[in-house]
Amino acid sequence: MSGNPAVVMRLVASAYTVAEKAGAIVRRVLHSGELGIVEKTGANDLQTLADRLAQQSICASLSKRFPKITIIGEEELPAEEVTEDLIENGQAEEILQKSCPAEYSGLKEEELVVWVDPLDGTKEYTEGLLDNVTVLIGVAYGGKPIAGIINQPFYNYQLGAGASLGRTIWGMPGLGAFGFQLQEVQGDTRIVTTTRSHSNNVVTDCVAAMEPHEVVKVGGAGNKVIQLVEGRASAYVFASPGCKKWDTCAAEAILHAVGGKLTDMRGNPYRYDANVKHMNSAGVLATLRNHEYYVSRVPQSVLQALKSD
Ligand SMILES: Nc1ncnc2c1ncn2[C@@H]1O[C@H](COP(=O)(O)O)[C@@H](O)[C@H]1OP(=O)(O)O
Ligand SMILES: [Mg+2]
Ligand SMILES: [Mg+2]
Ligand SMILES: [Mg+2]
Repeated sequence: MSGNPAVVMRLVASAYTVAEKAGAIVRRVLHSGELGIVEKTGANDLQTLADRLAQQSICASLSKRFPKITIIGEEELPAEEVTEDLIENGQAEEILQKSCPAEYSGLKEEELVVWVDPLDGTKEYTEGLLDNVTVLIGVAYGGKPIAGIINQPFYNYQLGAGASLGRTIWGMPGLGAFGFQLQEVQGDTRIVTTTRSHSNNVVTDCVAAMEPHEVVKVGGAGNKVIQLVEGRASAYVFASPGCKKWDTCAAEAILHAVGGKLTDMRGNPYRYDANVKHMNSAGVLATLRNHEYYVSRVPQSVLQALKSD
């Protein structure tokens, strides 16, 4: 390692510990029993105390250390002083030890955009489907995702009391992906993962058009991308608006790091510049392999129902 790590490596090393802290907050709020649920646009668009505190913790911790970075979080929160106990100052040593891919080594703070989903899978969190929940921190440069950190606060929760809960996955295209064992669905089996709480006829028509051997309905965008990289699904298909840039940035970076793709339903990439529209209006299609097959199966009627981004 050089004596002075690149800005982006310092950011990822901080984001790793910040995501772990956010994961601990998400667990603590659940165990307190007081979720503080607020409906945003409706019953399937919720915010809890955990979403609020985790976002405050992530944004305040990162902007304290990297004041010139643009940070965009999902939740609209009143600007107020964040209490000291929410600030995380740590950095993951093992990330600082890695050498930065040459193309990112000269990037400056002010060129980076961080997309924060403090709690992805809020609906499932309120229903006790705890392994669907993730904390997502994505880093973009020049409109492209260049690093992603995913904390899964309740990983291992089915093992019962005494199990050590939670894990953090991270990756950078050109460097690799860490914190999990990359696996693929065996053979030509098509296992499609899709929404369980934001479905409609267009969504289900599109899944059927993929001619899946199996459909896995689980919550969360981060969780569905974990299904792809751990060999439990071959494609994530969501032919609907609803996912936003903070849902996909971190996951897309990790997918790219292992040769996968995340696009809209036409196969076009999304951009993650600071000024882009937040909604992924033309849907989400993500795969580890054979992306073109899934793009080619999307019916015209589905494309007509979705606006271009
Ligand atoms: N219609 C919607 N309204 C609000 N959030 C949505 C909608 N559709 C998708 N999302 C966001 O994308 C994630 C993945 O969607 P799904 O689980 O339906 O596949 C959801 O957990 C939610 O993120 P969040 O929980 O962070 O609000
Ligand atoms: Mg939400
Ligand atoms: Mg989300
Ligand atoms: Mg969220």
